[in-house]
Amino acid sequence: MKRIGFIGCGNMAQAMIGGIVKAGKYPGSRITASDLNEKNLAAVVERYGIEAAANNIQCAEGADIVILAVKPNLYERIISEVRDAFREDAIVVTIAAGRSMDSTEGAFGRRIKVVRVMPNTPSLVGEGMSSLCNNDLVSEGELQEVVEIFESFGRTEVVEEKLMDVVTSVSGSAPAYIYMFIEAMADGAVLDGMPREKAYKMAAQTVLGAAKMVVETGKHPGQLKDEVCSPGGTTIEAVATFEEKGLRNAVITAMRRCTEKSREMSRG
Ligand SMILES: NC(=O)C1=CN([C@@H]2O[C@H](COP(=O)(O)OP(=O)(O)OC[C@H]3O[C@@H](n4cnc5c(N)ncnc54)[C@H](OP(=O)(O)O)[C@@H]3O)[C@@H](O)[C@H]2O)C=CC1
Ligand SMILES: O=C(O)[C@@H]1CCC=N1
Repeated sequence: MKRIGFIGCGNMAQAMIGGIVKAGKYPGSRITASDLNEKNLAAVVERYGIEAAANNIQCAEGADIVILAVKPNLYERIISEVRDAFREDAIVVTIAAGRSMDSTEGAFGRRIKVVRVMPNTPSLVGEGMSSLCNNDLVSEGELQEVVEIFESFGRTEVVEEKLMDVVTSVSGSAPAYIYMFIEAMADGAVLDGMPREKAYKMAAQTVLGAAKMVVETGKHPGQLKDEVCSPGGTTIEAVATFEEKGLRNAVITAMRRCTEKSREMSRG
């Protein structure tokens, strides 16, 4: 069984480690992580039974698949620190927004197997959405191995690299928009007298159920919406108000900004 190394053990790495271990795909003993924040790392080791590396170099040396889970602006520094520790046939997996595979190879200063992935934090509860692309050194079998890691805690898509900026907008960053929507729904319910905890539960379960309807029935979201809107009823009042307030336009405009930001980050 391969060893997976995480360099950086913050929000996204913890969501992935939690997802992998809970799925039973890899035991904690096959996962190593390094992080500057020792307290943080010790808590993850304690929670998931993974191994702590003394530093980033040790983490890279022992791993077959090394996931770089630090902020994009640290990539150059971390890669120059660990590049000589990488095993010849190791695969580097990048999850940073706006970080092209070419720029990763450039930082290594040599050809290296790269898989670029954009995951999201619902990985922690087994409902992640991760999109992947790979460079020409990665074989079909190696890509499949990486896909299987990400599939153990959610759904995956293999996409062309040029789609990675919009992937960031539609799934990487998107949980934040949904949390805002849930929070806003709960605020609306609290305004009309609902206790807040109940409001969060009702709003979140409704988002979960509606998403499951789209995924499992295969029906168009517009049709599912129509099935809720009784003629002259309550729902169409809310739908008409959302249109009046420009919900659809706000979502599209915000997502274009997000995609553009990812493109800007790619340009450096
Ligand atoms: N959060 C998300 O929803 C998603 C994030 N991503 C990508 O994941 C990457 C990580 O993001 P995220 O998890 O949110 O960030 P975090 O800041 O939560 O995690 C990064 C971790 O790396 C640590 N770190 C900083 N410097 C070093 C170093 N020199 N060596 C080792 N560890 C170090 C940080 O410690 P300290 O806190 O002490 O600085 C922190 O624990 C980013 O590239 C981001 O684009 C991708 C998809 C979704
Ligand atoms: O906000 C960010 O830049 C990262 C990338 C996708 C989600 N979080």
